[in-house]
Amino acid sequence: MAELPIEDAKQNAAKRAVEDHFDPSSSFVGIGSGTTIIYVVEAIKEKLKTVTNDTIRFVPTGYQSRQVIVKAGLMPIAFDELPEGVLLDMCFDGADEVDEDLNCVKGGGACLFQEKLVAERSKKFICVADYRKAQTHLLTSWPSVPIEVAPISIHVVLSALRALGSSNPRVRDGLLAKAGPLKTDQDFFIIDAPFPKLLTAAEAAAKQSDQGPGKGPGEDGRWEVEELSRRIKLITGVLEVGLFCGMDGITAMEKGISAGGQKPVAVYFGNRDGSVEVRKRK
Ligand SMILES: O=C[C@H](O)[C@H](O)[C@H](O)COP(=O)(O)O
Repeated sequence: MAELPIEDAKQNAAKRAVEDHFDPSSSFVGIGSGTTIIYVVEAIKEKLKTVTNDTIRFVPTGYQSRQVIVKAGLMPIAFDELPEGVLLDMCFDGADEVDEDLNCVKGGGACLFQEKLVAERSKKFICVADYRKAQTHLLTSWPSVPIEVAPISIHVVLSALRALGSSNPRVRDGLLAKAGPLKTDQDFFIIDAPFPKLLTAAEAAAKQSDQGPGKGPGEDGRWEVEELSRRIKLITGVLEVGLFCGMDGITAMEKGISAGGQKPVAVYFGNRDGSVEVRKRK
């Protein structure tokens, strides 16, 4: 059977995700960044042809995301204009890699800080991707953790990352747009920090009971996702880490925490054969 072009796989995943999760009676919907999210917005637009709701406001996660919302004729609202205490009904976003626990690597397109703000303030985060992103462990195919960093601090952050076991962390270049490092929407830099394939929480717990206490990476240099995220976030100069882990929005609400879910509740992967695989929170 002929393989589907990757863009078709993304589009199929986006259509299914919107069909299953977009509620036209929503008040606030978060829109992530990247190439896959364009298909999500197309699918939302299509769905809104049959239902009139002029009151939905779409919350962007950066410049590109806002452009996508505006070009589709949808109404944007800036994150910091949201009324205090109000949660987003849902947000849709892409990912660079997703593990079996629905932890994600994000930031391949240099957006992660605003994406995390939006995910944490959403009742549920729906992730849309293609088959290349589906792995059992993070850093299987995607090689490094994207980290947003204050420009003045890059040297101290680079050495702190080496001390955590990152083999060759590097400041991301701005490709063709301009010479020098790429700048994020916050005017910060991105460091890409390679680490050995990460462990899931269950694997790390099993390993610790074999080896005794200790939350470090062990001799093989493999960190558990959440622990690595926490350790990187503690480095002075780091604005945010491109690991979306810990709780999902529904678990956070079940625990009475009104925000703080970084993980998706469901991930839609478009496959080569036209099918869509859905991984849901356990
Ligand atoms: O920095 C970019 C974002 O985290 C994207 O959501 C992620 O890189 C996935 O992008 P794409 O849909 O283009 O693969």
